[in-house]
Amino acid sequence: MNSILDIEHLRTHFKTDDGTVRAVDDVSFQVRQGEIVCIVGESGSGKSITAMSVMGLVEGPAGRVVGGNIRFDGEELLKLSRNELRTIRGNEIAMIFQEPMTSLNPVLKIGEQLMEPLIEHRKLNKKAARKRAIELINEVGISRAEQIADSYPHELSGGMLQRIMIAIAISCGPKLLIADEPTTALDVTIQAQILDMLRKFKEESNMSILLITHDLGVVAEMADYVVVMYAGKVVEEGEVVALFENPKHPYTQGLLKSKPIINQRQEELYSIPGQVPNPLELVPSCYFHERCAHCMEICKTTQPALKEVGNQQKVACWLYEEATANV
Ligand SMILES: Nc1ncnc2c1ncn2[C@@H]1O[C@H](COP(=O)(O)OP(=O)(O)OP(=O)(O)O)[C@@H](O)[C@H]1O
Repeated sequence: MNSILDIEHLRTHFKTDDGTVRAVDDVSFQVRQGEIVCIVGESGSGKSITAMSVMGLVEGPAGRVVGGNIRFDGEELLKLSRNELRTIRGNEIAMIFQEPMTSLNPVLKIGEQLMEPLIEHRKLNKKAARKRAIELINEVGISRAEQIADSYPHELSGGMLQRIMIAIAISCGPKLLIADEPTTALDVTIQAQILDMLRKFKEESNMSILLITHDLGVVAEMADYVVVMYAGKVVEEGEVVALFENPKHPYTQGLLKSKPIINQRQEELYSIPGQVPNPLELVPSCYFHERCAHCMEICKTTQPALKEVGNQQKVACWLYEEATANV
């Protein structure tokens, strides 16, 4: 499978009054054509900033991509001008966010917002764009499409707004859809419908999806490949089945342990002890060491590199150093 997105050694930092936050710190992974890659990790692990870096939406001047490469369909995105990037954004790469209201314009009718990218990127005239906008509203499972096109965002429910966001995102037939916690704010039934819809569009068009979530249920449901992030770094990655069946990193093991299991009533749900370290106080070490039951001396002083442990699974953990030496 061809890779559509190739992130290599990406580093995105924020300068704050208290120091530099290394939000994304030497992150590499790929998204192949037609594949769903999930980035999973606790709040603050750098998932959103990774996505924002791809979209060229990191808020400067405090935030900046300070190193690495982001190749999309063979083209280096970090070298593009703002205008060149704008042509790709919303067209070849589309993004949806957790809160659709933050991306929609409250004073523009839904139909007009759907027409915008069609006019800008697909060069449709107004009449054709309106016709396509109505079709798109139907395609995302909303009835009374004409009426909805003439509504304002505040007249629609959260689930409907997210469907509209998806309609806008897929309107120009993107090769890559980045979805940042797209269902977190929705109730479970709507969540399942939205995820099903994303999968259906992916299958119909062979687009790739980079899905950001902290919900392992969503990962199990959607992912082909999983990237686990912790404190700005990838700590483990692999095919979804291998990773769920045989998680290597103690952090991934903890995440999986904290997921409720159907038919198994647990007295108390497990939660990983401790907290994500303060991003301003990171010292060379495994950033997970203070929360890790297997912590060794080396973990406190030296950062483990991400290494292949077989079966296309990679892990950054000193527990596997001997194992990796033999791979
Ligand atoms: N504008 C900013 N200024 C300073 N630090 C920032 C800024 N935006 C993000 N960060 C920091 O970057 C790190 C990564 O944030 P990011 O939003 O990518 O995490 P996340 O994994 O997506 O979390 P969440 O699930 O809560 O969205 C965090 O430590 C965060 O505090």
